[in-house]
Amino acid sequence: MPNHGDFQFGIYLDGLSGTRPELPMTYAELARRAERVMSEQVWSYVEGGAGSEGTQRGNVAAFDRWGLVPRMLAGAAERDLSVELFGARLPTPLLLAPVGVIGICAEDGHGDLATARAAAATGVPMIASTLTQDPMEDVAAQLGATPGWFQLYPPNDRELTESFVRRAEKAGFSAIVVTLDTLTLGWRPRDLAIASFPQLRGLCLANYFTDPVFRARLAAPPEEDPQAAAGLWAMLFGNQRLSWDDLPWLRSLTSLPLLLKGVCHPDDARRAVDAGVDGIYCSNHGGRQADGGLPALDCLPGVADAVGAHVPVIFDSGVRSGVHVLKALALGASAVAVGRPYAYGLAVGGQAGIEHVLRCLLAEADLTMAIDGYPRIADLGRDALRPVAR
Ligand SMILES: Cc1cc2nc3c(=O)[nH]c(=O)nc-3n(C[C@H](O)[C@H](O)[C@H](O)COP(=O)(O)O)c2cc1C
Ligand SMILES: O=C(O)C(=O)c1ccccc1
Repeated sequence: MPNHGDFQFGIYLDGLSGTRPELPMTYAELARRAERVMSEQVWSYVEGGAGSEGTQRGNVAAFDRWGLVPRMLAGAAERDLSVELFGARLPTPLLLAPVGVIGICAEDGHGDLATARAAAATGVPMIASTLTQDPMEDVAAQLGATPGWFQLYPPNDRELTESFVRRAEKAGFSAIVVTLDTLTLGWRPRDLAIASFPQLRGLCLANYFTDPVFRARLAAPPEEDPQAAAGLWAMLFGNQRLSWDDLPWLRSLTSLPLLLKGVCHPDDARRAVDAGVDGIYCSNHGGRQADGGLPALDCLPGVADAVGAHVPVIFDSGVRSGVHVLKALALGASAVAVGRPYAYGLAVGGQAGIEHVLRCLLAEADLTMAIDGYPRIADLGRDALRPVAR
């Protein structure tokens, strides 16, 4: 099997005949190109964060405070980037984070399907958002042999929540991720300045509009009165009263692995595991929800230590490179999810753009493992990192 890093040699060889890669090779260039092709509203929504966007910048900057320690002659000629999660061996430690507007990041409005196809092509699992342009059943149908997880925003309506979980199970998703950091929408000055919130225009609400429980709550079907349907969505979305007391009920809804997303405090992680949750997803939502927060990376070691090695910890927020992936793994993540990078890959190059972003992340991670002498993910422990002196 070729190593992921071998991808670079093809690019250099093409260069001998004057061909350069069409797709960007850096995150900065990817974002620049995405801004050019996306509408003002979608760009603002995807790129923007909460408040001053300090948490968002801090998420990325936090990675630079750690340095990998290279080891020589460590037998890293072949690297194994696979990880095991909930009994399944995954080819890489990457996941596609749930991105609620991924559908409209694609030119044709079917970005959820393109993402699922990229997952099918790469073996990188997709975590499908509750907020998709195409219903979850259609998304799942594109995943091929690659696992898909369903991300649940539990509406403040138990019957509807139950219907979503039932549908996700039936569609073939193999885990449920309940997001807890977005029980109400954060303060997002960019979107406020242009008075734009895509879901209120009826976008990305396919799971609601196709749901029998949701439809039963409407006087007219969404096809006839989309405004009223979007209004009902807004009424049902916020769920600030959700509490630890609801966790046994959430747990009872499925026998699939259940993960809680947005957990950053060790006590919350422990409490979740004590309540029967199978995995913790450490994230601050890419800095989109609360400004003034700790970088998510700084929360990761505490969360990982609190739950122990037998409970998978997924990490996201600020991952922009293959090296970032390795640092998160070394700080205790079992697997690492990417958000904005693949949304921009999709905007710039469709399904192939997502695959390109994943290929670049994996190539850099793989080559760094080769050069620094860490042949397997399991070799990347805390002692692979040192704090950078300031
Ligand atoms: C445009 C956008 C939409 C998102 N929608 C969801 C969502 O529907 N559900 C969810 O749990 N997280 C959502 N997230 C958060 C991501 O899952 C992830 O936590 C975040 O993007 C990680 O930060 P990063 O983009 O800086 O890598 C969204 C993120 C973005 C950028
Ligand atoms: O924008 C988001 O990050 C997100 O996940 C979301 C989805 C619906 C309502 C509010 C926020």
